[in-house]
Amino acid sequence: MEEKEVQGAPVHKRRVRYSGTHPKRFEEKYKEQNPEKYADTVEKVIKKGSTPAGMHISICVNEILDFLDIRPGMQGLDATLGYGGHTTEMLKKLEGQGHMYGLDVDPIEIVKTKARLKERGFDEDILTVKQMNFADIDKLVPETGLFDFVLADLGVSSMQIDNPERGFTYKADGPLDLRLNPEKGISAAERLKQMDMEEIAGMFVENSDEPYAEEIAREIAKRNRKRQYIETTTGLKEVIETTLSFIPEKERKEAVKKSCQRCFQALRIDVNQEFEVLESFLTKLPGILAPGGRAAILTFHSGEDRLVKYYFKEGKKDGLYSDVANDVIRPSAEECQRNPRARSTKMRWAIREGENSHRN
Ligand SMILES: C[S@@+](CC[C@H](N)C(=O)[O-])C[C@H]1O[C@@H](n2cnc3c(N)ncnc32)[C@H](O)[C@@H]1O
Repeated sequence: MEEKEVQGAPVHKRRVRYSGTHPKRFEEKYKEQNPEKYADTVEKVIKKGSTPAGMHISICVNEILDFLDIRPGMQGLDATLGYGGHTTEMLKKLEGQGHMYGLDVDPIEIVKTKARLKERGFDEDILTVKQMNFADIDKLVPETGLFDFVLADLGVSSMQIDNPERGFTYKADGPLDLRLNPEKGISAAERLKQMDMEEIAGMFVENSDEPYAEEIAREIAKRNRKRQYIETTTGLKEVIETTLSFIPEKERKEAVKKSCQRCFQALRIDVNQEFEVLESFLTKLPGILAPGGRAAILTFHSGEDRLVKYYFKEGKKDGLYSDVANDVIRPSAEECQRNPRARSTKMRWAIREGENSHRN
């Protein structure tokens, strides 16, 4: 039934309809976005190996908890709060004694996560949530003191990827933004306008080893010259499709998909300066850990893992860490089946030199 406008009254905006059992668009998945209200729907989606819209499934939870060995009374830091899944599990280990700090650069999701955790009973007494880049962790210590355990689960959350407004995916139309903090810096669309062909190609190669970097960069630069700027996610996908049209048809779809994944990742790394902030974090990490303090880091591509491996190894050589992971820890096959987003995860750990007062 059509709703009539009553003079003077605000026009009632209808909620987007849930289109059957398999809604495709993010906005239509309102059942998944309300996990408390529609627990059945959420469980069904997880069982199918998907991540419900507006939610993030935490990776390697048991491996992280096993390693961090959290005891009541400890002070901990989750440098990448996200949905708050890991934080929730770590807080449970504190059994109400001690404190955790949760950081995230994302001003949009952090508000929702803070409210969600408060609803679960984790208020300011036990958890402090701060919008902050983990590159600045040293600034936290004068206020907080040192940490007995630290977790960093790098990259983006499913909520960020799934929201077309954030521009993280080529699978849905949206502005080509890709900033973790859209209030700072410039969007990926702006970055593409700024760079010349060589810079764009270099960015695709250095950040994601894109094999068609030159060809794609040439097409972007050509459009820039004609002022046909790439403003949207599907706009960039179309450029990649056009560039790769020389690939035989039966291989093209897969090639376009892979190049889209790599180019979006490269742009995300670029606009968020992900390598630079990770290096800053890794340099400062020993200085924020208490004696015997433990740190675990989850990475999602080889560039990140190389950095973590290097800084942990050097830290051990310099006597800052008493021990570091020799090999990466991977999520189990069962976890990868349950959550395909876990497939590329690698975990590394380090233990700060000295005795931890809570573990004696
Ligand atoms: C994979 S998610 C974390 C998910 C979380 N562990 C959970 O269980 O819900 C990564 C999060 O880190 C945040 N992030 C990425 N880089 C950051 C940085 N330099 N400083 C602070 N937060 C960052 C992202 O905004 C995102 O929310």
